[in-house]
Amino acid sequence: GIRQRRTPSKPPRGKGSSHGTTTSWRLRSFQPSVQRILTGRVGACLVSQEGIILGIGYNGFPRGCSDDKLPWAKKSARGDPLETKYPYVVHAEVNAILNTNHASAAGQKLYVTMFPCNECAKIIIQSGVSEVLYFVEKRIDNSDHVYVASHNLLSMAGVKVRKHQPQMAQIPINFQDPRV
Ligand SMILES: Nc1ccn([C@H]2C[C@H](O)[C@@H](COP(=O)(O)O)O2)c(=O)n1
Repeated sequence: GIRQRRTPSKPPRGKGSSHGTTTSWRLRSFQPSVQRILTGRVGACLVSQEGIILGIGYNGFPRGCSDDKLPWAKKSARGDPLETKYPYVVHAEVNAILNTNHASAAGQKLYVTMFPCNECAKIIIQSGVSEVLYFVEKRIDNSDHVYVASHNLLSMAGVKVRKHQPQMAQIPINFQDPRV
């Protein structure tokens, strides 16, 4: 299965003390697939208790809102939040729930590559999802109120939360013609 290297609590000597440098060092200590998730690519899949896929989603701008017109930046040089992606992006979990081909998400399981934020937790709860299985938790310590609130809400609402341990390190896709 996929083994996630534990992030040591301190960077090695000489790796910089600024927040940014420490954060990049922390990122580099994860394996590449985990680094990609931590740098903004998130996917979610709503699955029935029997394991049937009911809906999938990834983080992106709402329908009709063009990638060419909206920013995909994490930071704005001018400090303007409207020049970043954050106020515009629909999170992967919300897209998976809204994209479901089933009458309701109630009682279903939601797999997500990154632990849900508090806003997604509210939607997960209100839609009746009964279990969240996440791959990576971005929260590095307890100081990020968004993820602490999310944990609190999901726990209060009785939504089961579990870290997913994939049984395979990768799923190769073969585009060769099977008849060849
Ligand atoms: N559970 C989550 C967490 C985050 N997202 C989205 C929101 C952003 O588009 C991106 C994370 O960006 P970063 O904080 O790395 O700059 O992922 C999500 O869809 N679901």
